[in-house]
Amino acid sequence: MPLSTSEVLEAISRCNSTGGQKGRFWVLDPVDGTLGFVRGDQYAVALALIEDGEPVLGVLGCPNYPMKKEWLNYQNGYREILSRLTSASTEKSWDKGCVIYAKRGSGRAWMQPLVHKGKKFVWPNSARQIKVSTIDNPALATFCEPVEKANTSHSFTAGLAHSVGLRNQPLRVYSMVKYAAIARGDAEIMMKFARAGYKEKIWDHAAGVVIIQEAGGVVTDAGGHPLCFSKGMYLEGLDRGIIVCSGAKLHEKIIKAVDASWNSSSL
Ligand SMILES: Nc1ncnc2c1ncn2[C@@H]1O[C@H](COP(=O)(O)OS(=O)(=O)O)[C@@H](OP(=O)(O)O)[C@H]1O
Ligand SMILES: [Mg+2]
Repeated sequence: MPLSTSEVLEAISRCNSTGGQKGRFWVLDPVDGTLGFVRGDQYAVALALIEDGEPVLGVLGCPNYPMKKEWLNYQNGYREILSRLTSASTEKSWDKGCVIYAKRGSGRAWMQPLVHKGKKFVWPNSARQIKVSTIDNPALATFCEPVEKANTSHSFTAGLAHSVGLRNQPLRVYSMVKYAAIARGDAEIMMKFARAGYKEKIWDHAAGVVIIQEAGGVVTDAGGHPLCFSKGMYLEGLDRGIIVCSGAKLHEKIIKAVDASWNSSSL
């Protein structure tokens, strides 16, 4: 029997799972990328099911994901772009928003647009399968990273990008929309190197990890190890940072570059 709205809210508020290596629990980030949300920019609603310490289902709602990937770049100016576009034509021509989801082991990830040609889609389903990009040449790849300097080191990732031959400007996008962009093939790499003392939370990554893997990509820490979702609310034991790539070749290059430049960094 479906739960009522108040029962759903009560279940969310209970938040009484301590995680662990056995059993199942849901992980929800109701608004991931809080700054993006308040600025009218990118944000995500992220839900994952963890089973025996592994994310087995991931759903990412990205209400502001633009129809054209180039518009992802307009962080902070997003609201202005949106209002210019909508005043220049009709509101209906601004198609944005999608829900992306994947089940572990299925080898498939899906993208359901929220609006198409002015019509709101009824769930389910006009979903189409998505796959990571086939670009494996760093010179052609685009990397994503957090917008906020406090959440990663832009100078470290700039050095890394240069050392592997990445020529494109970084795509700075709030929230797990970065995972969505890679799963959709709109970018190839994501790097996040939180400053010392910050511990990554499982709800900021669980849904993204299963979606990327099923779309054909790779997610590890900077040591090349899988992220660990079995130790409670934090990604315990994380080696330096998080690396997401559309393929193994790019991944290997980034991991090597991190090793080469880590000791000389101030992180
Ligand atoms: N200091 C610091 N370092 C690293 N990470 C931090 C830090 N502070 C917060 N957070 C968490 O990161 C989430 C936002 O990360 P993003 O990659 O989306 O960063 S950014 O908003 O694009 O700058 C953000 O998620 P939300 O709180 O859901 O927005 C936080 O969980
Ligand atoms: Mg979050």
